[in-house]
Amino acid sequence: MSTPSSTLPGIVAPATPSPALRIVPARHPLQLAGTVVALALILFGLQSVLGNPRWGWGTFAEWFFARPVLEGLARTLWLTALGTALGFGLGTVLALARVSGSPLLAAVSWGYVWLFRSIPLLVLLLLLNNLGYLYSTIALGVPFTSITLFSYPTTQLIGVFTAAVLGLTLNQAAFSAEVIRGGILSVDHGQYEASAALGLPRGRQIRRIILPQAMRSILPAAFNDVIGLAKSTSVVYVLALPELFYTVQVIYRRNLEVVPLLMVATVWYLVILTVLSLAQHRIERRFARGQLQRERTVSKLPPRAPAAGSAARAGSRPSIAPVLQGNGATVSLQGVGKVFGDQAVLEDVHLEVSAGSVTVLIGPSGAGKSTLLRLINHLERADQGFVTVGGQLVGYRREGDTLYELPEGEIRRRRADVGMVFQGFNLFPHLTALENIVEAPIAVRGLTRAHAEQQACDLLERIGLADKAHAYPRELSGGQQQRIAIARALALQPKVLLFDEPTSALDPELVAEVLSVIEELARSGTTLVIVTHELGFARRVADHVVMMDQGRVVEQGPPEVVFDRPRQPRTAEFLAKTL
Ligand SMILES: Nc1ncnc2c1ncn2[C@@H]1O[C@H](COP(=O)(O)OP(=O)(O)OP(=O)(O)O)[C@@H](O)[C@H]1O
Repeated sequence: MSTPSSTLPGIVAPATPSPALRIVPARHPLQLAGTVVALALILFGLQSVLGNPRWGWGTFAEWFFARPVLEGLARTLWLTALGTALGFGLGTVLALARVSGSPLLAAVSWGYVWLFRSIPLLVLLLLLNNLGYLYSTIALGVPFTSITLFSYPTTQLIGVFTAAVLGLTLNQAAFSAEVIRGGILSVDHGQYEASAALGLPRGRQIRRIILPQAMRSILPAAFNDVIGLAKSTSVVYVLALPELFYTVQVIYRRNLEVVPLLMVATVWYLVILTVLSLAQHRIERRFARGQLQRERTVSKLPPRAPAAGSAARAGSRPSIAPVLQGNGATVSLQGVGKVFGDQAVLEDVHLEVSAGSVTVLIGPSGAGKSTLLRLINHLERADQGFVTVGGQLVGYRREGDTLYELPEGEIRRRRADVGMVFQGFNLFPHLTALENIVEAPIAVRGLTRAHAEQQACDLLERIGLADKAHAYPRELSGGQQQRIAIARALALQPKVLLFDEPTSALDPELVAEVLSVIEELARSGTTLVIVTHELGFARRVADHVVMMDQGRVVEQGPPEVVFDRPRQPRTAEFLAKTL
């Protein structure tokens, strides 16, 4: 019988089994010393608090649940709740005013925040409590006329409680406006563009896409503010309003047990803040969807396709092209011009794209290709000329020689016929692949969730990502994300599909998997307009190539002409440098 050491030549047989080795972790003497000191401090603290009879824990226990204290606590909670709700309500309005395009609204919002952040809360509360001295009545009427709609004595309208709520609200709104504005600004611009390009209604864009992402940066600061507010309610004692702190003051002035009663208030504040901190933790987790590390979710979809990528390569998945049902539309640009500041980005562009064709825009960086593409779905407004899709004006209604800009709802409805795939994917990071795809069909096309999900599953299978339905974007490779973005655009069955450098954010290895999906879509019947620097792909896929430079169309024609026999020296020069 052969021993393990006498096996095949060239293979080193394992020696005798190594003995089990004892592992001794490295020592951290400083950490140990710190732990000992911390423990000692905790013990000293406990002994001094529990062992010192002057803390008066008996009196503390006697008053902790006393009726006046609980009534004061209820008032504190009520003030906190009202200050939070009204303060954040007003703060949201102020934040929206600040980021709105209106200079007047932005200035008013800025002025409010400047004023109310500067005035100490104590001063504000006292001013509001003395409003009756300044204005004996509060009236509402038409300015510069004698018409009065409403008039009431100030002291009756603004009592102590109302003054406290008003003061806390006005103060809170100034701080929360900045917190909310910070949250709004923290959401990537691409998210606004992607939700607009999908034609999502404004309210849904904010509720489903923007707010959940803004909340991630709003929440920590907002909870800081709410905790600050809960403690600031103690300031209203200056109005002799019997909230928690004022109540314990009244009691200890009578029985002279100052410390035990201050501890009653302190422990109740600790309870309130602990509850708020727990709530913060739970709510933050809820809004961190798609950001947290998590166990890989196993798709609940039927295992109809093999693993991602392998299916795409093997060509065993059903083609994606039939999804589009061949309903392409023409695109026409007539004398289109676009100016940013004093820079003319597009000048007198004329372009005719026939229905179902593939048009590829090429040209050097800054030529205006992306701007042209964005004019087709009205993400940018043309300053001159106009764009039509399927013979219908984009963004405007024409009467004689005048173009009237359409209401936003109408622009959105028409936009749903023009899908767009962005360079940076712009997937919604807090939604899974499946949720990204079904969002617009449900909101814009009115599909039921079940129908939209069925359609999304079909699309996922066709792009070879059936097993990624429940993955969040950050759990996918760049190429997979871009394929999901393509599926999301396709789910609306657009008549025109715009691709803005769909592969330029991808590693070279991932480019092919995205280009193969686009190639399948070519000649599916839908009109494709593609901006790309992938000239080999352009030559393969295009019916029509448009060379742009400095905001103008330099040359256009079939690929074999533009690529092989360019008529313009600028085209030849660009191709020589690029190919
Ligand atoms: N929102 C904007 N504000 C100001 N200038 C802009 C804006 N968008 C684009 N531009 C400018 O317009 C010009 C054309 O930009 P565009 O993105 O259309 O070029 P492009 O041909 O797509 O370039 P690239 O291939 O590098 O993406 C550039 O000079 C750019 O700086």
